[in-house]
Amino acid sequence: MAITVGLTGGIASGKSTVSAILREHNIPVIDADIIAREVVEPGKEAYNQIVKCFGRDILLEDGTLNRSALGEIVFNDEQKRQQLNVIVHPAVRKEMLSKRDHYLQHERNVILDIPLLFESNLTHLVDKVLLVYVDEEVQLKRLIERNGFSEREALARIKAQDPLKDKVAKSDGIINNNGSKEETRKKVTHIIESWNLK
Ligand SMILES: CC(C)(COP(=O)(O)OP(=O)(O)OC[C@H]1O[C@@H](n2cnc3c(N)ncnc32)[C@H](O)[C@@H]1O)[C@@H](O)C(=O)NCCC(=O)NCCS
Ligand SMILES: Nc1ncnc2c1ncn2[C@@H]1O[C@H](COP(=O)(O)OP(=O)(O)OP(=O)(O)O)[C@@H](O)[C@H]1O
Repeated sequence: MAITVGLTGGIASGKSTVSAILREHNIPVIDADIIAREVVEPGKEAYNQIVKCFGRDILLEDGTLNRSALGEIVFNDEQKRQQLNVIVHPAVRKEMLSKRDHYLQHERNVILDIPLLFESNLTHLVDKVLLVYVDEEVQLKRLIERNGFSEREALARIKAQDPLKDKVAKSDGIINNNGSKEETRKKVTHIIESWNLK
């Protein structure tokens, strides 16, 4: 029987690194971050609502979202973040489920890569949860290096999510990604085998 796995973690914990390894094994991954970008393209319903709610200051000259300007607002104001979530999340969920149903028709195991799986209470959508875990110091360092954020900007984003350590007990499998990418690859391969995902 095909199963749906929820892949989660925190910002910059290594979900994309893990999902790339899963894809190399031909296991389909549906990425909430990618869908969240598609549903806010100009002309889409969520885009129109964002402009109505946040004004035209969060747009670039070509009319697309200025993601860093919008990020600066929502990661420093919980109420504004909730407003954005209410606009974007339903469209993301709808698109993810439609893609999942497509894969399940062909009886394939499928991975839903959802950063906010626990925060948005979406665990009922998946059969098992796989958590990518890192210590907060490692998370902070990798986030600063990857995005070129200041420490303040990086911490604001980390604090917008539940602490990773609180997600450990709620998950069925943990990939500890504090070590090297090679070590992580071995752990992911082990999960693929023990969960019979291929
Ligand atoms: C605020 C936005 C424009 C910033 O864009 P930016 O390109 O800088 O970041 P990106 O979208 O690549 O997200 C990076 C990471 O930030 C974290 N994150 C994003 N949105 C949120 C949020 N609303 N709450 C908590 N963490 C979030 C996730 O871990 C995500 O993987 C963008 O993140 C957004 O539209 N967020 C709302 C939609 C959302 O919740 N997406 C997350 C998955 S559905
Ligand atoms: N084991 C590792 N060792 C060193 N660097 C790593 C390791 N795993 C991931 N990284 C780096 O850390 C950063 C974050 O990893 P990745 O993009 O996979 O995280 P993510 O959880 O998908 O992030 P987000 O959800 O915020 O997009 C990247 O720059 C990545 O190359």
